[in-house]
Amino acid sequence: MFIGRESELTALNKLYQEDKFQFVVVYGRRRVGKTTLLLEFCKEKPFIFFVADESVDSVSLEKFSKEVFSFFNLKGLTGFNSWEEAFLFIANRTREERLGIVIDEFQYLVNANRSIPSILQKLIDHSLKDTKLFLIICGSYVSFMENEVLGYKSPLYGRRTAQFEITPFGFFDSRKFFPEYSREEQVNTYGVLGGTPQYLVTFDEKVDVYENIKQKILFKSSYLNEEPTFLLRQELREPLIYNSILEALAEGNGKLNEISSRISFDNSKVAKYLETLIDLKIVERIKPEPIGRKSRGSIFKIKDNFFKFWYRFVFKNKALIEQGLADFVIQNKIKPFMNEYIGPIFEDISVEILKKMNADGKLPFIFENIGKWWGNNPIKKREEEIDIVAYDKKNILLGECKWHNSLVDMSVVKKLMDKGALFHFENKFYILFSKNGFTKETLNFAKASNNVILISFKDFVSSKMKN
Ligand SMILES: Nc1ncnc2c1ncn2[C@@H]1O[C@H](COP(=O)(O)OP(=O)(O)OP(=O)(O)O)[C@@H](O)[C@H]1O
Repeated sequence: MFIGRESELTALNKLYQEDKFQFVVVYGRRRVGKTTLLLEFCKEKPFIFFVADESVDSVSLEKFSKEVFSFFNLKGLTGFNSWEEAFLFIANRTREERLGIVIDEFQYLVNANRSIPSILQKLIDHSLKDTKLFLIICGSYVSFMENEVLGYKSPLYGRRTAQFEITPFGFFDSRKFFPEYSREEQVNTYGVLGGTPQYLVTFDEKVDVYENIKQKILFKSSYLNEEPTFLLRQELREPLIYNSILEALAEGNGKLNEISSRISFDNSKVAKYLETLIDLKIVERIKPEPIGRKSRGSIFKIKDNFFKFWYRFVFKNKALIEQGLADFVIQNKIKPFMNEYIGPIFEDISVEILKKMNADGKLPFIFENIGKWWGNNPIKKREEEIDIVAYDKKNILLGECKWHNSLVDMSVVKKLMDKGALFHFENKFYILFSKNGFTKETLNFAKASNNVILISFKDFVSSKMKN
């Protein structure tokens, strides 16, 4: 079953209907669903789908030739002598007729022949631009695609007519992989696996999340057991230091000096490693929104939930897992910490909900910016943090998210409203997201006020999706 990606498919189809030459670049982390998206898009369209591999250039060209000949039903031909010849042949065939070509895993072609980008550039400028070819190149080494295909130093710079970075699913698409799970199980699963489809398809709804964790992550020969280190080894030369940084981040050390002192490394060195992890889209740097009093520097956070889960619970408990104590790890090292672990993930889900409400015009104003805020509270003389701030020039919405089983009471609302005093906006609104709902007093207070919004996750998101 194909899930989500509606906006990408709509945009691709719109380009396809333009009936002129298009050069589309699709990129994104491994396993994120690029090939599946392109296969869905190409369905029932005339497309040659070529997946490059780590062959030498001449073998790749031979394989490509075979795909082209087979598409045009040409038998007995030996293959093109060069990429130029192959694309000139295609140019001739696409002067009047639409044809799509996908070159998947483009990075392998370039690794084997560094001149491929400039060959393509010349072909686009001299022949392909006047054809009806719909050329898609797709790659999973994000930094390679961003620098050597999209970057201004690349010969292909400026030739593309569209680009799509395919990112992991958010919560609301991820939960569609588990329509039979309860809403809490869907959140837990999203917290464990994140939105990478290849990971999402590994869990089996017939058993609960913890059994899945045991079978699909902790079990030694399972696919996900070593996935993060496997991916790091593919992209980086020194995975050991990266492992330590990611472990420190997973423990909740977000500031540069916290990470450096946790692993006893120089700030400057750690900063460099963090940059690489940011390039790989594994880590993100978050800055407080520039509102209110000047806030302190950035914090770093593991972007991908699976990496977060793995470094927090698997990497840390490796010795126990290797002794065959997976059940012990689940009962004592994972289950009791799950609600606390999901806390920040619930903030991300709440941001998703807010963005949706904003797009649907369901908020008191349409915000232009959204993020987090932390900084000094001069009234209380302490560091203050706000889970979500969403604002435009005149209005601000302050948000607090609570992922625990008890009902959220007035003390939480009051605390959040106190923080409102830190900002100078014409209108201030407050929104609270709660896992299980609110006390009666809080509900009555919100009803009587015109600037407090309450979102009970349990009412906002239906439980079993098939109901
Ligand atoms: N939109 C989707 N709906 C349902 N399942 C999906 C979707 N996208 C991906 N998947 C599942 O995830 C798996 C991995 O996706 P896919 O091979 O498309 O990723 P990729 O980004 O091309 O990976 P790589 O770069 O490693 O080749 C697919 O085999 C499929 O099972």
